[in-house]
Amino acid sequence: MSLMPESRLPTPVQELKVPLTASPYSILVGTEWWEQVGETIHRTLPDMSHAFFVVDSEIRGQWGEPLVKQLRDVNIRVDLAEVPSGENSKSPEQLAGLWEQMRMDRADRQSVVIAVGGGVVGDLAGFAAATFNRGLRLVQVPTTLLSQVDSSVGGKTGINLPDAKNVVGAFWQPSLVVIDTVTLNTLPPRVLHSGLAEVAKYGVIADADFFAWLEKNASRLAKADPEALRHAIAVSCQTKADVVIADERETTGRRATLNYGHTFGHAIEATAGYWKFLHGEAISIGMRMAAHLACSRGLVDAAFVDRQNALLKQLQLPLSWDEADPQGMLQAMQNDKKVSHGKLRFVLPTEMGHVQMYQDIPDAQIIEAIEICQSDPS
Ligand SMILES: NC(=O)c1ccc[n+]([C@@H]2O[C@H](COP(=O)([O-])OP(=O)(O)OC[C@H]3O[C@@H](n4cnc5c(N)ncnc54)[C@H](O)[C@@H]3O)[C@@H](O)[C@H]2O)c1
Ligand SMILES: O=C(O)C(=O)C[C@@H](O)[C@H](O)[C@H](O)COP(=O)(O)O
Ligand SMILES: [Zn+2]
Repeated sequence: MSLMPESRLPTPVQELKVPLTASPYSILVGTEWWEQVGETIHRTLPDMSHAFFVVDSEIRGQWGEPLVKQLRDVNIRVDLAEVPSGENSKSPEQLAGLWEQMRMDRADRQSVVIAVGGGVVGDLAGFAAATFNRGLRLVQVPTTLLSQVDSSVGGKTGINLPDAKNVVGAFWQPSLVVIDTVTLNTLPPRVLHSGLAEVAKYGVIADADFFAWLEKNASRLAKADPEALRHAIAVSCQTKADVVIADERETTGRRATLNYGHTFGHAIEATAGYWKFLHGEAISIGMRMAAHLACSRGLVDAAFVDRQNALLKQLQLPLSWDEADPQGMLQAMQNDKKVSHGKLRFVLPTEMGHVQMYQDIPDAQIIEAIEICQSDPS
């Protein structure tokens, strides 16, 4: 598949390429180009016979319907499935509902699934696309910061089971990712801040200079400054793409670096019941737990922990959960996909911009890291 010819892109739109051998695709990042998004999708996938939109219920009117109209205007057959907003929609029931609707709407191998929403819709619709008719093409149109910097790129799709996050899913790369930062204008501040946790993660795992840039620009980012956000999105997507190109299916350990803070974070989400914390909020607390664990093992010093805490705080993210249940979390961690031969493995920092995988960590140290994060840093 050829990538997008640059000359055909609306002018201020930046193209980042994800040159995976079997399925190369582009990430298009622009601002205020929503009215051209439908045409761009059509041009990129000219043999699309049918667009099956999967849209978050909160944004159907504002962001979903205009795209539907754009594709109908170029004579594409369009159907739309609305998914209730919230993490609980990443469920077997919602997935089965999408399969059934795709069947009734006669989706076939020339259909394209277009996910419009945050990471919940992207992961759910992506898994439906991966599985219906053994695989339909997928376009990700992420509308939250978190989905623009992370979930729309890299092909992880899936759903949750009641006590286990993302445990059923597939690697299924999109054919195109379309980002318009204009959608961030309608985002509640809490949801914006949640996305900033994954942005901070890229600094810690891969790019000390980017971490320093985030420290300088934290208040602009937290206040949704468009220029700062656009830079953060472009750097984040490029960092994630580089990791995914190196280790698409998380086999060498490189991709697992993107899981920094997630062994703790997913256990927080599962034990809290998927409604208390947004994903990025749980990851923020999870990153603090991971930094404490690294510190207690002598991998980083207390100054590292303080520095990471300070950034997360400036980004308006939570750093503690007073009800964190160490035993419950330890149990939930057994569902982590990094578990190998029954042993937990943690991604831990060794210096700013660098992380490594560690195992054989005593439960007592894990519990201590959780207990420290039952209260805010002093
Ligand atoms: N596949 C991956 O690689 C990957 C990476 C990171 C996170 N995730 C997953 O992504 C999910 C979190 O994604 P999220 O943070 O986008 O959450 P989300 O999809 O639940 O969206 C958050 C909230 O924002 C609302 N919303 C979406 N777009 C909006 C807009 N433009 N304006 C106003 N409101 C809007 C939604 O209705 C929802 O209430 C989690 O399930 C997480 O596990 C997946
Ligand atoms: O893309 C990846 O790889 C990631 O780990 C990105 C994470 O931010 C994301 O939350 C992912 O869904 C977690 O993956 P999982 O394999 O631990 O479910
Ligand atoms: Zn994540």
